[in-house]
Amino acid sequence: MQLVGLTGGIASGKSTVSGRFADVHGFPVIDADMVARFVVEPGQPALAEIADRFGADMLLADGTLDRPALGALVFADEAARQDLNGITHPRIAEEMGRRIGALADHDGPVVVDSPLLVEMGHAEAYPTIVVVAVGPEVQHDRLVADRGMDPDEAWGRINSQAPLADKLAVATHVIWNEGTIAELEARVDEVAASLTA
Ligand SMILES: CC(C)(COP(=O)(O)OP(=O)(O)OC[C@H]1O[C@@H](n2cnc3c(N)ncnc32)[C@H](O)[C@@H]1O)[C@@H](O)C(=O)NCCC(=O)NCCS
Ligand SMILES: Nc1ncnc2c1ncn2[C@@H]1O[C@H](COP(=O)(O)OP(=O)(O)OP(=O)(O)O)[C@@H](O)[C@H]1O
Repeated sequence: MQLVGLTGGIASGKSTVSGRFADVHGFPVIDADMVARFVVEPGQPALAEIADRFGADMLLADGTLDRPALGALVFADEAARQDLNGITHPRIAEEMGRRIGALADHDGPVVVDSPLLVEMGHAEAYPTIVVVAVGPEVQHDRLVADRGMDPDEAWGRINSQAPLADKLAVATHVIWNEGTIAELEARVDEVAASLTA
């Protein structure tokens, strides 16, 4: 297995890149956002801890997490976000480790799509790190124009993450994504070719 970390800020284009790594190049992808959803499913200990810390009104009537409500809270309150990270990150890291371990015998690149790879202190574990890079104005435009996010909440999310420079500092490959989707796809194919060379 050749372990490849894929990171970048919110709305930088990571999912678009990992989708192409998987669909066009056949690389297995482990998605930290999906693992983050798994560890807060009903019945998981993290969900009960979230209800204890943030209140039972963070749960919907069917017992699942009210993600918009918790997001509105934690991206406007740094102490609350740190508390949420303290509840979820150890469990996310453990489950990611399990999923990576299950692919240990895979021949070729295995992509770990992790928005907070640098923030979680995991960069050293990755011999190869692909950073999808866009400036904050482009992130904000995509969050507000494409996803309809409230402009203040969009800045809250962007500013809760490490600056792009910190991610570029650990990158072995950089994919700039301020151009068109076609340009992005061509660059992903170049990086994929270099990973398998
Ligand atoms: C706060 C929550 C409920 C908001 O859910 P929502 O569905 O609105 O967003 P989603 O999970 O799809 O995340 C979207 C993006 O937000 C960013 N983000 C999410 N959590 C965090 C965080 N704790 N700190 C900084 N950025 C974050 C990431 O770029 C992520 O790709 C959710 O993000 C969450 O449980 N976060 C804590 C776990 C975590 O850190 N996940 C992300 C990396 S593993
Ligand atoms: N080059 C581009 N031009 C225009 N829109 C783009 C481009 N690249 C990505 N997008 C759009 O920007 C949004 C964010 O892309 P994507 O979901 O791939 O990012 P992400 O980094 O995975 O986001 P998140 O951190 O929220 O999971 C999507 O709506 C996507 O279609």
